[in-house]
Amino acid sequence: MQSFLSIRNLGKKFGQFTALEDISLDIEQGEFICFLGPSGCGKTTLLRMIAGLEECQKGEIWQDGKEISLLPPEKRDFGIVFQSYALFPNLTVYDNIAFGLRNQGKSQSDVHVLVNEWLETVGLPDSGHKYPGQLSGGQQQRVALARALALSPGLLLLDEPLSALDARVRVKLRESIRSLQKRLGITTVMVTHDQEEAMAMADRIVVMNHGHIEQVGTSKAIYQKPASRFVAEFVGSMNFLDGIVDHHNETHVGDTTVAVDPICRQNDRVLLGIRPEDLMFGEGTSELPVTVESMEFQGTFVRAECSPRGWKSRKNIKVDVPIHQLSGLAISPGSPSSIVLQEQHIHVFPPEAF
Ligand SMILES: Nc1ncnc2c1ncn2[C@@H]1O[C@H](COP(=O)(O)OP(=O)(O)OP(=O)(O)O)[C@@H](O)[C@H]1O
Repeated sequence: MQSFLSIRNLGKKFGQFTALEDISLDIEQGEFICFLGPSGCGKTTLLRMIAGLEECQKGEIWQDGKEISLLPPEKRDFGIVFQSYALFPNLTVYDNIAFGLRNQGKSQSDVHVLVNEWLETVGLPDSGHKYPGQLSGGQQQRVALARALALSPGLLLLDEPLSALDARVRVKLRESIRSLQKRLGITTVMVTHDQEEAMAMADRIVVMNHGHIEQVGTSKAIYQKPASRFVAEFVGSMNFLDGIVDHHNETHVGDTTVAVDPICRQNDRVLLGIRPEDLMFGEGTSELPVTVESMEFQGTFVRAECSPRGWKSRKNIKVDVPIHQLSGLAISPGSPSSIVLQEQHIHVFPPEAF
């Protein structure tokens, strides 16, 4: 069966600069998808191409069984919310939401019913008479959302809608958006550079870098099975250690033998990744002697920065210790200890990761 939104071999250049290279992606009806990546990776450009706000130079976009690649924005079926609230400042909240409905030719009474329903839905039932300037940033984004959704689009596009808001409002609004999206079942694509936001909201995350897709997957898959060094570093935190593979196919980190399958070795080298929360202080097989350099309180855990003992070059390894386990461990800055590299937590990266 065909996906609701299908992006096929999309490319985009600005002059000589390639902003998007051969992007292909299928999005199912009702999914919440996040485009996640660092500044300049092309996520906004991709969203704007889906909206028809950027010209499609190469490839195709299909929505609901129709090719839309060359259609102007007004002929496409989407609602959009931008980072800057983009409400009409001289119109009341009521009129902002009513604007598109009136343009659709709806009767005055239908408009009235719909606007009031949407004001209720976004939690602003008594704000219809206010002007955007009289609302907080979070409230203005709720109005922008109501305005976009009131037209019953087939697709909702969100371009960093939460970035301009303070942390508390952001978390609250992301929960409201997600539950509203689920209730309506509307296919949604959101651009964000905030990994926590993407992980909390998305059914699937599309991790982008330099105009291409690095990985597509659920939050869990992206976090637990990062497909590349870039994804591993961009989503969460990851320690990287160089491994040397001997002629028995055994991998060593310094003098420590690590039980991993060096599937993607390059000559005698392999790159190993391990998350700070997957490292433990203690003894066991695959034990690496370290010196604790510093410890930082982070609320639910302490992040210890350690350096391996006896290595020629300096290396910082982060170890996260849950706060309730700390008292049982005799560690403090300057103290010698050891960490255990457990096979099941080690990610082995392909040769191009070097
Ligand atoms: N109209 C344009 N003309 C020239 N270059 C552009 C234009 N629009 C975007 N770019 C370039 O294309 C690249 C991708 O831009 P885009 O806005 O898609 O990135 P982004 O991932 O959304 O980043 P950010 O989070 O900073 O918005 C950037 O290097 C940007 O400078």
